[in-house]
Amino acid sequence: MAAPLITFDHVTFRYASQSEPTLKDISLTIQPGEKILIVGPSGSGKSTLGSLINGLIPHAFPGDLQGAVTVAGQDVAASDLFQLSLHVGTVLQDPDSQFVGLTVAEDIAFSLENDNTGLPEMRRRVAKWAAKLGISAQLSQPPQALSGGQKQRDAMAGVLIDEGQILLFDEPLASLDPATGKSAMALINQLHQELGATVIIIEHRLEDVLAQPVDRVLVMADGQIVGDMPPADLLRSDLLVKNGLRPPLYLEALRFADVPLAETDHITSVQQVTAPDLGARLRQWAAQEPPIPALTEKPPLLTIRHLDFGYPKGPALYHDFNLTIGTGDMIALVGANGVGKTTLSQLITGFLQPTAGTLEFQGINLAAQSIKERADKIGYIMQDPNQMISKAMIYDEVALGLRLRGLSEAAIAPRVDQALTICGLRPFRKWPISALSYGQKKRVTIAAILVLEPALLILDEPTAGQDWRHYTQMMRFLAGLNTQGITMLLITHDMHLMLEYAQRTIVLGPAGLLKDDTPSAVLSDPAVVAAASLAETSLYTLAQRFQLDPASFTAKVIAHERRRAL
Ligand SMILES: Nc1ncnc2c1ncn2[C@@H]1O[C@H](COP(=O)(O)OP(=O)(O)OP(=O)(O)O)[C@@H](O)[C@H]1O
Ligand SMILES: Nc1ncnc2c1ncn2[C@@H]1O[C@H](COP(=O)(O)OP(=O)(O)OP(=O)(O)O)[C@@H](O)[C@H]1O
Repeated sequence: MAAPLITFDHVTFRYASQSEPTLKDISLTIQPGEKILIVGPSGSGKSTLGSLINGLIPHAFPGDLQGAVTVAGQDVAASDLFQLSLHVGTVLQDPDSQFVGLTVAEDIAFSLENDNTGLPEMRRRVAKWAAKLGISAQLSQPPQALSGGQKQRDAMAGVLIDEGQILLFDEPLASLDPATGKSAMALINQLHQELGATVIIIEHRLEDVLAQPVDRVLVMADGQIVGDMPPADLLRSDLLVKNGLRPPLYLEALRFADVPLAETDHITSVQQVTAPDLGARLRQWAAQEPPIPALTEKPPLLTIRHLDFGYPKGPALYHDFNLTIGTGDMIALVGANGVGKTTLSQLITGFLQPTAGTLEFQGINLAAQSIKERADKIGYIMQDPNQMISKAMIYDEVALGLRLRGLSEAAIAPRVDQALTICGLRPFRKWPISALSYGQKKRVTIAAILVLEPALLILDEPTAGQDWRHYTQMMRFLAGLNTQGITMLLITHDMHLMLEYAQRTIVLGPAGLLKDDTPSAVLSDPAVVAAASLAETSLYTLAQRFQLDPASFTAKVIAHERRRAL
């Protein structure tokens, strides 16, 4: 056997600012050319493990490191970051922290400049990787003017251009639209095969990663590796559920239909999975499930009429756009990266002004209202938590809005406490925000808006980067607020979230509204799925394989899952 490429020998690591170690006695060997997926609940130490491979620990994040980590035969603690970066290319989950160039092209080329690559070669490679990632049109823009998904693609191109030996991806899918997420996974797989690169992917969206072959999955919990096995073994085990991780949806459907997973073959692939009488058992199950109620129209809360908007130097994003959001709606707003979802929410909150058209909220024309007046009724939670946080301590961040509104500390305390509890942050209430994981920070920003009790909540990717347990807690909480009358507009790339929690889906396309219907109807319309860069779910694929109606089968599985979870 070849010499291992990465080794962890009884590694324990404690961040300097923490009293307890984040990683505990990790021993691990990764061979050259392996493709590994790391899953685990939020805060279990996945990114910390990644930081030990690319040398950010101990070089950028100091702490107490015991045991030894080696990469390509070098001791990580004794090497410098530059040396390590030649071996390990890293795409972080927070692309904003990775931008160095003034334009997207410079940004992608950055590592080549360090290597003294000639200009024509540099241009050729930048063009190649920008095209592969679908950001050729953005090459001369500043990275800050990109949409969330475009930023992620920029960061990915900047790392892939090196064609390095080890590629480490920390939640690469978090802000990519479903179709791009699929092609990014296919691209990573291609790199793995063509370059013989060793690939390590940290990702909550297990099902999306497993759509391509993976050699091993590491399951982390509480700073330890609690599972290390091929994907098929993991899917047959109870390790996922035991650690609060979501099994693939098609396997949930099999479970509901009483198909024992031990009897399946090809369990990792929805296209190939088989079991005795699989089709008959699925059809029988679907037949006895209650039918799905149709969409009901609600009295208008927000009416958008004849909206026009485009950024100063860019093309028109909205032209004669019309939309009504009903009181009590729970809407998923979906569409390709860069189509204008975030822009629409900024037009609603008043951060941007339309060039023409009107927005009417509860019968009042919003044009006359300041951002602050709008903020009392319309809460907006951004995609990137780091852009929203302004305080050092969690409690202060969540209390901020109430303090600005002049409430007494005595009135503030119980409301902050409740918001923190709901968001699963109560144990951390005395912590500095800097010591939280990305997923935990995201929850802080949600808590900070929830304390204000708005009538309309716009959430840009509310669950990105969160594990299933926190995702479920958050979404149930949001669904609970919705049943109490708060209207929700969820901007999302997560087809499962949309199916499970939205009653209505608004699909944006380059020419405006593409479709406005129930989530399962949207996902059963192949033309819309293709035009909006959405993706079929595995339930759709399973239904088609066994001649079941995809829309109703999907809706039934999701409804069943929700009933079971309550
Ligand atoms: N820079 C840091 N300084 C201090 N503590 C940190 C730092 N980064 C992470 N931690 C601590 O380590 C724990 C694990 O964080 P890590 O980012 O490794 O988790 P994760 O499994 O990647 O989580 P997520 O899925 O939410 O991104 C966090 O709960 C936090 O307490
Ligand atoms: N400040 C800006 N200046 C110029 N162009 C911008 C600016 N902000 C966004 N854009 C462009 O407007 C388009 C729409 O961006 P927006 O962020 O609304 O897309 P999105 O649908 O939310 O995308 P994603 O799913 O990737 O988050 C993109 O092409 C983006 O590059």
